[in-house]
Amino acid sequence: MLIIGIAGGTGSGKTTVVSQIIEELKNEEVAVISQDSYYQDTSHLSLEDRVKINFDHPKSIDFDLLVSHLKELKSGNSIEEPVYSFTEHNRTGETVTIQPKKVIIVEGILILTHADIRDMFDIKIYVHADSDERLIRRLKRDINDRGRDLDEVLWRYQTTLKPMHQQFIEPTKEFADIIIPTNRYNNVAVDIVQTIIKDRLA
Ligand SMILES: Nc1ncnc2c1ncn2[C@@H]1O[C@H](COP(=O)(O)OP(=O)(O)O)[C@@H](O)[C@H]1O
Ligand SMILES: Nc1ccn([C@@H]2O[C@H](COP(=O)(O)O)[C@@H](O)[C@H]2O)c(=O)n1
Repeated sequence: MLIIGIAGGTGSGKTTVVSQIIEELKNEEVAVISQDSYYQDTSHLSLEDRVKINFDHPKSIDFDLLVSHLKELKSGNSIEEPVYSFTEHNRTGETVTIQPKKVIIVEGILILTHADIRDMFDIKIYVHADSDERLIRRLKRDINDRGRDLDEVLWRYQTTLKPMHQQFIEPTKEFADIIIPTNRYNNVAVDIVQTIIKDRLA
């Protein structure tokens, strides 16, 4: 099994890069796990309180569950990945069954901050886009897809997202084996990663 970690700031294009990478892989060969599915269960809080959570701090992630799920997959067992709602700011209670595959891709802003998880990755990738580009993308995506408005995105950006990016996310670039610049669509980098995967699987 090849486990690949793809980190980078919000809006850097992690999900997009993952979709491009797996285009050439068969469904039975690859599974993708999103760190977003592993936000802590906050059912004990009201929606009003959940909105105020700092979702860009490592403490917001249930890393214990993510580590145990990666270990299960490595041992050849399936897992139940939680489903997360960005409108409820909580897990939905539903899960998706993930089977162990030849290639497991884990993507998320904070995945390289955790030493045990870093050690489980065979390849570590950091996707980099400039902060203004990421903010523009985040504004469009959160308003169109995640039920937010301009004020919410800018408030979160100023209060938590930007400082947490600088403190926790950007420094993990140093752990990366490959850094992909994504201010533009980067087909060359995607081709290189696909070639590395095919090479390792051969
Ligand atoms: N290289 C790119 N150029 C322009 N827009 C992009 C690029 N990569 C991603 N996007 C767009 O930016 C938004 C965020 O991308 P996404 O892949 O979801 O980022 P992340 O998973 O890092 O938060 C999406 O709407 C996506 O279509
Ligand atoms: N309830 C939540 C949970 C997370 N976020 C934001 O999501 C970002 C991480 O996801 P990406 O797909 O952009 O990598 C992170 O920056 C959190 O601020 C949220 O807004 N609401």
